[in-house]
Amino acid sequence: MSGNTVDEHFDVIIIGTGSGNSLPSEDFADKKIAICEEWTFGGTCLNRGCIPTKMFVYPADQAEAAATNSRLGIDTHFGGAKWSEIVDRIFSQRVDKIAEGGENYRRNECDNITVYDGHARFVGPRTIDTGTGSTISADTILIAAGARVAVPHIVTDSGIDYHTSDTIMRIPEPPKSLVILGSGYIAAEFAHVFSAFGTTVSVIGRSEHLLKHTDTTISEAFTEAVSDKWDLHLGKTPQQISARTDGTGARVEFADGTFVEGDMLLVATGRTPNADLLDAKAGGIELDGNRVRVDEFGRTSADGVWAIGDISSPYQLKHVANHELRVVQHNLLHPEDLRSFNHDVVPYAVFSSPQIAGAGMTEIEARDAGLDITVKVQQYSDVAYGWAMVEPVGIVKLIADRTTGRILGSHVLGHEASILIQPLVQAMTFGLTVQDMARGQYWIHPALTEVVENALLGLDFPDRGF
Ligand SMILES: Cc1cc2nc3c(=O)[nH]c(=O)nc-3n(C[C@H](O)[C@H](O)[C@H](O)COP(=O)(O)OP(=O)(O)OC[C@H]3O[C@@H](n4cnc5c(N)ncnc54)[C@H](O)[C@@H]3O)c2cc1C
Ligand SMILES: NC(=O)c1ccc[n+]([C@@H]2O[C@H](COP(=O)([O-])OP(=O)(O)OC[C@H]3O[C@@H](n4cnc5c(N)ncnc54)[C@H](O)[C@@H]3O)[C@@H](O)[C@H]2O)c1
Repeated sequence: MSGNTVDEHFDVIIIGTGSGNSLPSEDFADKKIAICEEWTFGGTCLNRGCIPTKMFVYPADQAEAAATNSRLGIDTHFGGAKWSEIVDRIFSQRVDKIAEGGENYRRNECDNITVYDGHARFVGPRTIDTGTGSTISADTILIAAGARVAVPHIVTDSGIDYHTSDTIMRIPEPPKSLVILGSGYIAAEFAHVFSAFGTTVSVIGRSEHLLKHTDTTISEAFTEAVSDKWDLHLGKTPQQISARTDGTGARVEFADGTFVEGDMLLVATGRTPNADLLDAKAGGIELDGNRVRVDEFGRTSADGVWAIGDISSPYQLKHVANHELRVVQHNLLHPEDLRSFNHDVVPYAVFSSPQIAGAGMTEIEARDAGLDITVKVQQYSDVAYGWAMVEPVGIVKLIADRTTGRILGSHVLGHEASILIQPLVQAMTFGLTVQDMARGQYWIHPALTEVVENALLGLDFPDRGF
C-alpha cells in the first residue's frame, strides 16, 4: 500500500544511516525500529567523507615528507603513488566492506529492525513515505539525513564534466593537473592529497586567503605556506567555466581576463543540508534557513520528531553529529531527564599540509566582542622539538581573557595540529585558567607540546602568577 495509508507502525523511525545508525544501542532492543536509507549504508563520514579522505591524507603526508626530507640531511625521495592500489585498499578492502557489513547486520541480525532502502519523505505528522512503496508511522522519528554537495550554477550550466568529493576518490588515475573551485576544508585537503601525489593543483578562492573561517593569522600563514606548491587564484570569482579549446578538461575565466586550465575540475563549494528534500512541512517540521530547526535537546517543532547532525547543525562535523546523537539517544530513553547539546567549545581540524586545528574565538571575534584579551603567537621552531624538526611554519596562537584567565580561542597550524589542540580544547571545555594549565602540571621535555606550554606562558596577564 502507498500514499497516506499507513502500512506499518513503529516505535522509532530513523532517517539516514550515518550518525543515525548509532541510535539503536542495546537499550533499544525492545523497540520496533525502521531505518530509512536511500544510498550506501553508513553515511558520509564512512563512505565519502572523513574516513576515506584521511586514508588518502596519510599516504600524502608520507609522500610529501619523502620529497622534503633533505632539509634534515637525509636522502629520501618520492617515487610516485600507486593510486589504484591506494583506492583499492581504502574502498574495496576496507570502507565498502564496513558499509556492507553494517547493512547486513541491521537487515539480517537485528530482529527488531526493518530497513527501507528508499528516499524517505514526510506525508503527515510522524508519517513517512519510505520511497519503497510502503508508508510507515512511528511514535518517535529521528531525522539524521545529513547534507549533500552544493554545486554552483556556473558549473552545472557549463555542461562540462566535473568531480566533487563524492566522486573524486574513486577515479581510475589522478589527473596531471587539477583545478579546485573553493578554498575551504575540502579544497585544502584534496589539494594536499593530489599535489603530494604529483598532480599540478590550482585553487580558486573568492577571498584573499584560503580557509577564511580560521583565525586570520592562521589563514594568512597557511596561504603563504602553500603558495609555492599550489597555483593559487585568490580574491577571484569565476565568470565563465568551459572545457579547454580542445574540448577536454576545464577552463575557468575571471573578470580580469585571466584564466586557469586543468585536466579535471573539482568543485568544493560547500554542502547543503538535505532538509529541503524531506517534505518537512507535511510533518509539521519547521526549518531554520536551509536546516531543520531544533532546540537544545534536539527536538524539532513537531511532537516526537528529533534531528541531529548536518541536517540541523551549523557545524557539519562528525564529532558534533556523534555528540548530538548521544544526547538524543539519552533523551529518548530518559524523557524525564533531558540533556542539552553542548556546543560551547567545538574544535575542528583541517587535514591539509600544514595541518590546521582550532577551537573557540578568533582574535577578531574576541576584539569585536569588546573583551579585554591577551594574544600570543608561539612558533614551533622556538621549542626544542620544533627546532629538531626544522619545522618551517608551525604556530600556536592563543587568545585569553585577561579578566578571567580563561582561554577564549586556540589556533594551531603545523605538524599534528589536530593532536596538539586537544589539551587546549580540554582546558577550554573544563574552564582551566591559563595559569593552572601552564604551571599546574608537568610538560614533557622536549616534546612538541612545549610549544603549547610556551604559548600559555607568553600570554600577558596583570597578575601573571607564573
Ligand atoms: C569529503 C569530506 C570530508 C570530511 N571530513 C571530515 C573530518 O575529517 N572530520 C569531521 O568531523 N567531519 C568531516 N566531514 C563532515 C562529516 O562527514 C559530516 O559532518 C557527518 O558525516 C555528518 O553526519 P550525519 O549523520 O549528519 O549525515 P550523513 O553521514 O550524511 O548521513 C545522512 C544519511 O542520510 C541519507 N539520507 C538523506 N536523505 C534521506 C532521505 N530522505 N531518505 C533516506 N535516506 C536519506 C543519506 O544517504 C546519508 O546516508 C567531511 C565531509 C566530507 C564531505
Ligand atoms: N576536516 C574536516 O573536518 C572536514 C573536511 C572536509 C569537509 N568537512 C565539512 O564539510 C563541509 C563542506 O566542505 P567544503 O570545503 O565544501 O565547504 P567550506 O564551507 O569549507 O568551503 C566552501 C568554499 O567554497 C567557496 N564557495 C562557495 N560558493 C561558491 C561559489 N558559488 N563560487 C566560488 N566559490 C564558492 C567558499 O567561499 C569556500 O571557500 C565543511 O564545511 C566541513 O564542515 C570537514
